Amino acid sequence: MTLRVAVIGAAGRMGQQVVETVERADDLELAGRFDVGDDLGDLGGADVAVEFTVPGATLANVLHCVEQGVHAVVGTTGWTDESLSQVRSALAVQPKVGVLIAPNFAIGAVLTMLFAAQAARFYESVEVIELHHPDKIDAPSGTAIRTAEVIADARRAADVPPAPDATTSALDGARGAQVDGVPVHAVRLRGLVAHEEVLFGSPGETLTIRHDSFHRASFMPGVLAGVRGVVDRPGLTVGLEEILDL
Ligand SMILES: NC(=O)C1=CN([C@@H]2O[C@H](COP(=O)(O)OP(=O)(O)OC[C@H]3O[C@@H](n4cnc5c(N)ncnc54)[C@H](OP(=O)(O)O)[C@@H]3O)[C@@H](O)[C@H]2O)C=CC1
Ligand SMILES: O=C(O)C1=N[C@H](C(=O)O)C[C@H](O)C1
Repeated sequence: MTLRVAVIGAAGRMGQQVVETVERADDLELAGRFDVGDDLGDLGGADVAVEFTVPGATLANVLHCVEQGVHAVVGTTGWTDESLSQVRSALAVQPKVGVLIAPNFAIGAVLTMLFAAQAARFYESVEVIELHHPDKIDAPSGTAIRTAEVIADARRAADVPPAPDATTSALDGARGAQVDGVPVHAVRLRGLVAHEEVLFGSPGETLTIRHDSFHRASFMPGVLAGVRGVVDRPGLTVGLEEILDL
């Protein structure tokens, strides 16, 4: 069966890559391209909409998809417990519709989060560094926030005490942002795409887990898995790991 796919944010860096990917896939057909200012309407009769826009627009776009009975695969950052619960409420009246929201569609980034969660209980210290292209409008990245959260959950579950840190005086920002007690540092550098390092330390050893997306092609296998998987997953799914059975 051919799935009809609409792309919201189609003129953006990710949107353009998704349009090309959909056009190349034998089992998918491009139903429409939508960007800022366009009326989403019935999304060109799409079965699935792929949404990569901006944090301030994504909730309204996803709610529109759900109201139209169109499944959604969403990569935009900025989701909160409150906005996720608005999606759940909308889905309650459209029980056949699926929405997948994933902070990162690159397989290696998903694995980095899982590996970091596994490692978290064994180390005293942990810090996250994310490194991105300088046109990114949010910091820290959605992936780094999620990574810090899963690490913090694992440390709490294992009763790991707060990481040691003797700092008593620091310039603003020198120790990064605290995300659930984990310091997260954001680098913006021309030449980069999307990168993350998770650093763990204990007496006499460190463990560094690093993932690099050198090209936006890295996100496409995950987006395709999401598009093909979401049609059989009614309700809200958060994280590509659920679709990949990881
Ligand atoms: N989950 C993942 O794997 C990944 C997630 N991302 C996230 O995806 C998002 C997009 O990233 P990227 O493509 O680099 O960003 P871009 O700024 O390149 O693209 C966003 C596009 O959405 C458009 N847009 C803005 N508002 C709306 C709206 N209301 N309706 C439709 N389109 C709109 C923008 O138009 P205009 O420029 O005119 O405002 C732009 O064309 C970010 O949140 C980023 O963090 C990125 C990469 C991977
Ligand atoms: O803006 C980007 O580029 C990316 N955004 C996502 C994030 O904030 O985690 C995913 C990836 O890091 C690329």
